[in-house]
Amino acid sequence: MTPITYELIKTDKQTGARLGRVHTPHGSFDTPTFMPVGTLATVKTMSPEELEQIDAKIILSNTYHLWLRPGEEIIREAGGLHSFMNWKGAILTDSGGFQVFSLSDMREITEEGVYFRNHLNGDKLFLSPEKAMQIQNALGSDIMMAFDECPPYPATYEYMKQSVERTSRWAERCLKAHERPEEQGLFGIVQGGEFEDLRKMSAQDLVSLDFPGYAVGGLSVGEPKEVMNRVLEFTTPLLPADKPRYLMGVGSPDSLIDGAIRGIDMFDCVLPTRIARNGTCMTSTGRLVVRNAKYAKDFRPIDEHCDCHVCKNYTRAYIRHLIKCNETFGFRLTTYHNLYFLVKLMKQVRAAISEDRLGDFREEFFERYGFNKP
Ligand SMILES: CNc1nc2c(CCc3ccc(C(F)(F)F)cc3)c3[nH]c(N)nc(=O)c3cc2[nH]1
Ligand SMILES: [Zn+2]
Repeated sequence: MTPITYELIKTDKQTGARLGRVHTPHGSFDTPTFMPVGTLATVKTMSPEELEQIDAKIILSNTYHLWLRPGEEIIREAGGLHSFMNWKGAILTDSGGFQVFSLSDMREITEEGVYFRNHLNGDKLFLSPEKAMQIQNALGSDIMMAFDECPPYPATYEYMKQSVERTSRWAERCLKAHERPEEQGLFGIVQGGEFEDLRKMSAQDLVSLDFPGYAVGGLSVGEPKEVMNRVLEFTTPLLPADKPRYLMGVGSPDSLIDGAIRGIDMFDCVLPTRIARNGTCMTSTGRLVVRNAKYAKDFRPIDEHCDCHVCKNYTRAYIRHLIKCNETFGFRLTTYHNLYFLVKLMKQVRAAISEDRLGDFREEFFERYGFNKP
């Protein structure tokens, strides 16, 4: 029935990492993978052709943002998000709940849904499981996310318990409102904060609803990395081994590796595109802030170990000059390189899993990149 299927190819003998493949109506992708963020129907400064060049197979977009601008009816009339933005690969859309909490100041949560103000013009708005499904249906994404509440960190046990129970009821309402289950997959989102019994309750509720895939939500909201890792250690085993697992909002290179080790298959991160726009690049020996004066006459590539188009044709001095002059081409160069860096990192992670050495790879990468020891 669902168009989203997962193939578990093998598990790393050194860690809990999995090598897999996800099949969607717009192509398949190997996992673990990271998904570039394309909030407003574009991965900022990148063309679809460039995303194909760097081997990106799936991108993210957002119910909340596209509902506000340009409105889901325009995208529906365009034939869906794929034709609107001329992207031939897969698209995953978030359900908007998280964005309401992180963007809108005035909001009220009820059993029905969430009342809030449009962060652009202050209008009163209402988003519910049914509305979120209607918007994602218009967008035509390959993978939709259930409408959930991502509680703030920290939250009391009582608040978290109420929230998890409501998120489970909302997940059921999403399934009922799902108009084209044979064309679009719908993932449930596990909540429960740092409380093991609530994570178990949330996972059991959602697994009993038999979604084609699951996300671990409620993380990367300010909790220490150790808390995230502990939550993953007792949450991913509760999820079916034959379905994809998406850790929402993660993240930095070290978190991608640590999430993969704990059984996560899919990640989203705003990092590569966001830091690129302030002239920060990811390199194999850590971050490089190319706008620093010390690179004014540095005619080496961003990363001497990188074989991307940018590192083969442009220098730090030139990119620094463009960024200092706020030239768009400068942001395109740093973004292209950062995305290429993360796509390559995930290829290295998959290669390490296939050779049962992801634990060793983590050591080498952390040492070279400069992450502190666990
Ligand atoms: C940054 N930390 C974080 N991000 C989180 C997100 C957003 C993920 C997302 C989706 C789409 C985009 C888009 F820009 F590409 F559109 C950007 C980011 C969550 N989303 C939901 N639904 N539940 C969660 O519990 C949750 C927890 C999250 N922690
Ligand atoms: Zn490069």
